[in-house]
Amino acid sequence: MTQFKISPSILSADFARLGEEVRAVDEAGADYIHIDVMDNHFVPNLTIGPLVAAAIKPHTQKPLDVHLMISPVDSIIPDFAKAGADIITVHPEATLHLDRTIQLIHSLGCKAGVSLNPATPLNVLDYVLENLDLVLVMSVNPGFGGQSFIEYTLRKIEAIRKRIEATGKAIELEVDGGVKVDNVRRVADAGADVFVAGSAIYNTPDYAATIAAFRKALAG
Ligand SMILES: O=C(CO)[C@@H](O)[C@H](O)COP(=O)(O)O
Ligand SMILES: [Fe+2]
Repeated sequence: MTQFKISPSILSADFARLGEEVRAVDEAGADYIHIDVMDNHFVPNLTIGPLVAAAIKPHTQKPLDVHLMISPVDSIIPDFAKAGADIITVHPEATLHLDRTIQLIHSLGCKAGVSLNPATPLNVLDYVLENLDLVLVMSVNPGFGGQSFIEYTLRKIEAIRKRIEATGKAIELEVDGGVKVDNVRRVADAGADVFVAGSAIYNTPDYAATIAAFRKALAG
């Protein structure tokens, strides 16, 4: 039976109370803490850097799932590893040498992920998939929380699930953007096993009840 994981995105948290907001989703049953790092270059928004990731780290025992939307990306990766990132995910468009970037992440003792934008073709995974710990499918265009799920990404999730099965390796398939209680079952049916949810969790009054609703939808 698939072990589903919920990774609340702190992008929709109250940044003035970030430590408290991280503890709250941890205690509410989060499996990972998803940290969206944006540079106003690769994506049209600007969020947080390694100093803030390091400040978050003592507030949770859950793995920090760091999604880097930064270009170029390599030079900042060691700072996120030092800050306590457990999983570091990059976009292939943000590095000239994807294999080198994956090797760099592993050399720092972190798990490595590659994220595909909605329109990014699957062939970037052809030679690197078996070296990855995680594939992150963007189901919105990256840059903002609270956008609507792009339906055609379900086909992409299905195709990547098949490729992962063919490797025989335990590579996680994470989906990020517009994931809600009322669509998470379809995303899981397409083959995802890790679900990022920002606004769907942080914009509700009771995080534990919302995460429980996600798990109920996944169990049904
Ligand atoms: O990486 C991103 C956006 O670029 C995401 O992690 C969002 O933060 C998800 O937010 P919701 O769509 O769940 O509100
Ligand atoms: Fe993200």
